[in-house]
Amino acid sequence: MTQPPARFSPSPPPAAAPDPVLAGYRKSIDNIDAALIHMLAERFRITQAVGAHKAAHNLPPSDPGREARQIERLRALAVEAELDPEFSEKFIRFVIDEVIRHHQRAQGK
Ligand SMILES: C=C(O[C@@H]1C=C(C(=O)O)C=C[C@H]1O)C(=O)O
Repeated sequence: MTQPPARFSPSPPPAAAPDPVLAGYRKSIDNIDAALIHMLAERFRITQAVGAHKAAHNLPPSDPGREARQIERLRALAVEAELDPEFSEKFIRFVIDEVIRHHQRAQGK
């Protein structure tokens, strides 16, 4: 027999019992995430100035040599810090690619 369509969404799962250890970890994660956002905002603020400078002086939006040196440096730092260097490369590549898009846009490309 087919069921009639449900009229109400299923009730949410019951609230978990308070876990102060997990809450403490999450407080720290929230602080770190906030710091990451602030650091990224500062990075994009300065790369925006770089983009304006490049546009004003007709410089290319990307600099593959500089990128390769940054990636190598950050991979080495990641190993030292016990962070996966592949992850560190993917992360900085993602950020740099976004910056390059901004620089291209600043030059109407
Ligand atoms: C910021 C620059 O422009 C681009 C973006 C980079 C970055 O986000 O680190 C690095 C090199 C360039 O491809 C730059 O040339 O320094």
